[in-house]
Amino acid sequence: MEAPHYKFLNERKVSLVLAPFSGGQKKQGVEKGPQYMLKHGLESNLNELGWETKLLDPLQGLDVELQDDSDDIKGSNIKNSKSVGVATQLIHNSVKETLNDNRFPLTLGGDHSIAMGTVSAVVEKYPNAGVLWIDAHADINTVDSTESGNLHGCPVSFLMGLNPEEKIPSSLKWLPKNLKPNKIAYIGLRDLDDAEKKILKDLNISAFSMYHVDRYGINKVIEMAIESISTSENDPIMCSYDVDAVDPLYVPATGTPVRGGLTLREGLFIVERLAETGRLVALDVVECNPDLSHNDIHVVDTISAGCAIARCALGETLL
Ligand SMILES: NC(=[NH2+])NCCC[C@H](N)C(=O)O
Ligand SMILES: [Mn+2]
Ligand SMILES: [Mn+2]
Repeated sequence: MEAPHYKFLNERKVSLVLAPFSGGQKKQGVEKGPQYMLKHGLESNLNELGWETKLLDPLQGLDVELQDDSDDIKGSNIKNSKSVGVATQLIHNSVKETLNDNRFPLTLGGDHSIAMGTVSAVVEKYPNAGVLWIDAHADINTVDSTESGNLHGCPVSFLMGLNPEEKIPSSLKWLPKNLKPNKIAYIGLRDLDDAEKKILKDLNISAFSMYHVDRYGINKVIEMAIESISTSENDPIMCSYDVDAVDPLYVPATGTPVRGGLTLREGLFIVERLAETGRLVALDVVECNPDLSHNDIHVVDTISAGCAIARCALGETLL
């Protein structure tokens, strides 16, 4: 197979946008994801694949541990909205700059709240972009529906503008609500809150659960998912990849593991296929939490899966 042709890039240049942020949920350790992936050799591996790399560290100097609830809306249980708002805006700006430089943004999380920054930047740059959200969860809870109050369970509702204006914390007011319901498709779902099921149904959002993966096979599912978010044949595609989509057998060190997930091969096949289309313009890899493990093997398994997702999206297995 020939090396993939990334239609939206002149050259193979990638920026690794580090997003060591954990404020979208309550478990410490997910902020260590980017450093662990770098230590695993991700950057030099991408160089070996022919990518020129650059590191961006937009949260540098920001005290992301700071628990400041001054922006939280009274009467809602949303937690930590101040730091989520500040961090996601910085990440948004880095991704925007990367796209404007004709580079591929590979954002390393961090928890999934950071996708508010990445997805909004990609859709701003490419208004016809479609998003593939690979996850056990739909992350589409609203300020009103969230039971946990964790913003990593809510990024899609903010991106779509599903929250009433008066319920949007002031630090998140900057966020453009530019994601349309027909421009996102999910793969890997298996743990949805009732309110989320209703939103997906009401908005007719394309959602492929593990049932669909078993029923049709991953190859058919990815084709259906791409088709469902494409208004024309060559629309750009962004992939926001929560590693908990993959079964905890392969990815144990993550904050909200759910059994019965994708095999590692299915998980990698998704991004291999996206690389092959040449339409992939951005990728997030989120929710690797090296602190949530019982032994070192769990950490290595999780980090190496996260790195493999990134390498496959950037063409490794198609070379
Ligand atoms: N990015 C994630 N891992 N999200 C898990 C979300 C779990 C749950 N639905 C919540 O809203 O709290
Ligand atoms: Mn998840
Ligand atoms: Mn997620």
